[in-house]
Amino acid sequence: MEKIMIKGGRPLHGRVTVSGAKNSAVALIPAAILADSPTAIENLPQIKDVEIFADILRDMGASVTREGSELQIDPRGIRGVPMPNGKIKKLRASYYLMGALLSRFGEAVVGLPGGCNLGPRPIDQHIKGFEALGARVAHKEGCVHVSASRLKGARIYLDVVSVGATINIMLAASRVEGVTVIENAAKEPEIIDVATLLASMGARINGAGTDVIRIRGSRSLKGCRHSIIPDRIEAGTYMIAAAATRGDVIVENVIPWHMEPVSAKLREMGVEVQQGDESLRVKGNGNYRPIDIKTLPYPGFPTDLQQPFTSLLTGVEGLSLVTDNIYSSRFKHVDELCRMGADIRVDGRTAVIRGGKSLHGTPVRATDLRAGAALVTAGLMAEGVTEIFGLEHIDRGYEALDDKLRSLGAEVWRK
Ligand SMILES: CC(=O)N[C@H]1[C@@H](OP(=O)(O)OP(=O)(O)OC[C@H]2O[C@@H](n3ccc(=O)[nH]c3=O)[C@H](O)[C@@H]2O)O[C@H](CO)[C@@H](O)[C@@H]1O
Ligand SMILES: C=C(OP(=O)(O)O)C(=O)O
Repeated sequence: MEKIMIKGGRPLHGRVTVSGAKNSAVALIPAAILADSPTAIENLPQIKDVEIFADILRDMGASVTREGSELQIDPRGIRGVPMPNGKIKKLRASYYLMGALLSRFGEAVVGLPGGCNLGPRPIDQHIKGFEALGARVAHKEGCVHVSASRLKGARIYLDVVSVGATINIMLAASRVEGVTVIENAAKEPEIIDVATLLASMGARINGAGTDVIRIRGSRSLKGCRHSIIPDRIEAGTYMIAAAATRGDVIVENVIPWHMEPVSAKLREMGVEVQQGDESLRVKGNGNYRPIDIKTLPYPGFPTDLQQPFTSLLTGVEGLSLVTDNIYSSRFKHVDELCRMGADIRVDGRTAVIRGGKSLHGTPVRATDLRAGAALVTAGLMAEGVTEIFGLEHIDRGYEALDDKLRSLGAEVWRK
């Protein structure tokens, strides 16, 4: 079984370039189904979730070709076939096929999605949105069946701020004539990215990035060319790793404003973060203060980064608290960190970290994508060699993680 090996204890130094955002890419690929002509997506990350999604579209009859970091999707051969299981179970974002196929073919049969196991990941708000647009929704044998003879614009208030539901409703509404209004929408940068693509295709979308989004759809959407925004979670992972190893790293190809929740917390604990136009320089030192983190929808601190941040805080003398308000069970990395010598107790939604203990290299297993990022961060901090299993999770979402870390001076290799 392949594993990542890290000989820790070396400060990271140098420059690293961030790839396109995973959480945009996995929504933009199904969005290409909505157009009547080909779409080109640039700055695509080379990660497993993207490969699987491209294959899903091929299985449905689309022509999908990749050249470097550009993906060409010609959706003209797509058939609205049922997808009860198989590849769609390998990623959470396959639920975007519900909105895209409903909009394009008036029906969709999609098995309940996979992705990281972070505790319950309900889709009731997606379904509430489809129903408001006029669709019938039924659950049969682990699949969601969505169908409509005619969709119409509607006003939809989301009971919880959900990135997935906001995007899925935008996809479903983009070919619907009339106005759809999503209230209490999520405001993540990836939502603006999807709205930008849909607008380039011909939908009229106002308010993406605020909590009220208005969509005036169009029966005929045209393919377009779109460049994906930088991955703020990948960028944050390198910022955290730089601070954790007391290194000095320039993280390039970022939108610094997207990183503000992370930069603010790093500065609060005593890390120097310098802002460039499209880069951030993170300079670590030996004088950090413990801090508390609470994850919240954007622009709050992202749930996806609380796991690697927890590893960083194990190296900070004193008591830090990390509370995940988005996912109740996103703490599966904690047992593994404790095996490496950390002192962390999970109390409900909060990890209580008594920092300052030194970590030592141990065989550990990543149980989900960002647990993997947490263990890699811990491996970089630890004395000795850390062996990380469960690479299939890490490869879902990080392009060339080991190559990028090696270019920063880390001793990392696959075995
Ligand atoms: C708001 C938030 O931080 N979203 C994060 C979440 O998005 P992801 O799209 O996975 O999750 P959502 O934003 O949809 O869900 C946010 C919260 O709403 C709940 N929920 C969601 C949909 C629904 O129909 N019903 C419902 O109750 C979820 O259980 C969760 O507690 O994880 C992604 C991957 O880790 C991150 O990139 C997103 O930034
Ligand atoms: C949990 C994540 O991914 P997914 O929602 O695709 O499982 C993530 O990106 O951190």
